[in-house]
Amino acid sequence: MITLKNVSFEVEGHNILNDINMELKGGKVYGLLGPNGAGKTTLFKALLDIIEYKGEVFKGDANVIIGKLIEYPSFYPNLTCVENLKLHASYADMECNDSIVNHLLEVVGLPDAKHKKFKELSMGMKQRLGVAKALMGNPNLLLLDEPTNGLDPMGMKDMRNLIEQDLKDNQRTIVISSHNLNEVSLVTDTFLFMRNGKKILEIDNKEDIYMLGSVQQIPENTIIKQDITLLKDSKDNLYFILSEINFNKLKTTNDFVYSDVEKLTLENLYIRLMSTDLIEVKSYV
Ligand SMILES: Nc1ncnc2c1ncn2[C@@H]1O[C@H](COP(=O)(O)OP(=O)(O)OP(=O)(O)O)[C@@H](O)[C@H]1O
Repeated sequence: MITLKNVSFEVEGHNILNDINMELKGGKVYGLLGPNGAGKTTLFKALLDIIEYKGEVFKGDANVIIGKLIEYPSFYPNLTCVENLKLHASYADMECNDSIVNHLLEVVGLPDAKHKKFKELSMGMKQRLGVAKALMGNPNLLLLDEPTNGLDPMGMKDMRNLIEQDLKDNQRTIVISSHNLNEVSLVTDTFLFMRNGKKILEIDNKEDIYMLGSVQQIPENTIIKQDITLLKDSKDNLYFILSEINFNKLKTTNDFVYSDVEKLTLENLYIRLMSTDLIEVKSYV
């Protein structure tokens, strides 16, 4: 649906985005993970075309409509939910009428808060209204920047249900940036890890446990190779990441020579990636 090729963004000689390559596929949910300042919000801004990046963003379909919830949703405190959404639609030159607004408020679970002023909403309700705003115009790509920010566990669950429900009903591509690994892992198909403006790893969210080890020799078999994600450090030492199931399948393969295998949870994998210089390599050596 959208392909990024060598996307970079620099401010005063500082690389905020550094040569990002990725493909966002239709109907998939991506979890964008990385520490404060990694460049997640800036990547969203590149997708929204609101910063002057270098490189290219190709839209597979000319009709890609992007909805966004970036940083804290901004609304007028003294206007009601309905008034705020209608005003946003008029600013954004979108079609809007009572039935569209009522439907959106229904979708995000705010039908009873229609006429409440924004300032009277709880944090969770404000985030939901932010999602309603993002859904205006029926986007096929939805960018959610920390949608569970400031929410209590019930609020997080409600937001997750909303994302899941919206997904079931509509085949949207969704990119969610979050610091809450467990929460985001419940809805994500693919994780995109970022560090210092770089995309350092893209991996499917299939398993709870990841096996990380040092590689001395990679199997020749190309089908087997496809299952193995390879990383390298700045000294060109090679490492693998495999799901536990795939590791158990491959561990006795003759030409797979490895050492120092560790079992990592998503949280431990994240900590390892963020505290080292490991980066995914696309080509096999
Ligand atoms: N226009 C800009 N001018 C200068 N610095 C910028 C600009 N935009 C972003 N930055 C810097 O780029 C880095 C990445 O910021 P960004 O907001 O994208 O990170 P993030 O991964 O979303 O962080 P967080 O998790 O805290 O939201 C930060 O160091 C930020 O200060």
